[in-house]
Amino acid sequence: MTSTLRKTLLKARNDLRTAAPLIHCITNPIAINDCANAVLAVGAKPIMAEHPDEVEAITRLSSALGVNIGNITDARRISILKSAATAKDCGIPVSFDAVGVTCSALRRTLTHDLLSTACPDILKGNDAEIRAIAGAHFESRGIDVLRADTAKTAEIAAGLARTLHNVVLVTGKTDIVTDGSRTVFCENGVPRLALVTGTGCMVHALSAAYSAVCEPFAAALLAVSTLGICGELADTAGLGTFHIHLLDQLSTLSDGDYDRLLRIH
Ligand SMILES: Nc1ncnc2c1ncn2[C@@H]1O[C@H](COP(=O)(O)OP(=O)(O)OP(=O)(O)O)[C@@H](O)[C@H]1O
Ligand SMILES: Cc1ncsc1CCO
Repeated sequence: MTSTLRKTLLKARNDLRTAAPLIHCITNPIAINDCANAVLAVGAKPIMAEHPDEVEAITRLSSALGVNIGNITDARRISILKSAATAKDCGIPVSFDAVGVTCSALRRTLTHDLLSTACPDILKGNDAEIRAIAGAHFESRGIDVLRADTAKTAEIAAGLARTLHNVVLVTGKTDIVTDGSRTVFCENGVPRLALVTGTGCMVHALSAAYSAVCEPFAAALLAVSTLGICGELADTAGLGTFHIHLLDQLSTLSDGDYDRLLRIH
């Protein structure tokens, strides 16, 4: 399976650079600049728009939509639902990052409304966020995971993907991508990726970008493996330079290095 998958991933990397599709992102202000730069670095064109009066028009112009609930405002809550509904109507792929869904009723309600009215093609979260959405036991502190159990979470994520008929992406030390019948684990990444805020949001923005040129399963896997590999290559002492090097690596990663460093099973 993995050799066919590798070819699909390499083709999608090239297709994104060739097509340079417009990607509409509604995300949080903590990560918005990093998400836009990550999308640009891999060859797509980001548009970060969140006013409720314009988001439907922006989504219609775009080839994919990414929505993130990391920092909800009244405007963003309305816009996320409006844009996702528009994207579904127009056949535009939707990715959703359930940041902090463990933390409040507001986030749970928005997630529930989104999943029931305009279910995303890719649902992304960390171990605790995906467990919370599935109604399973989780251990978290704020937006962070306290304890992850990859094998058990993979089963929970696969069940969720079957229920939602979509792809579920779980980030962490070992990342999980599942559509309910296929589950792939990605071992790329370094622990310090969790020490720079917004790296999960960047993975999500990349999954939205790649979903413009390939199936959601490949898009999610490509996104998370790319950021993980770039984290491995961004070999610096401090977190500030690591952050900058991460973007450097995203913009310079070759197909050869991607293929050589990809660790999936
Ligand atoms: N311990 C680890 N070892 C290797 N890679 C890791 C580790 N923790 C996180 N990563 C990688 O860091 C990236 C972000 O994943 P993480 O689970 O931290 O996202 P997140 O919790 O949504 O982050 P944020 O909320 O800051 O955006 C992924 O590419 C993941 O593979
Ligand atoms: C720190 C933080 N708080 C809400 S969203 C966010 C960015 C990482 O998700």
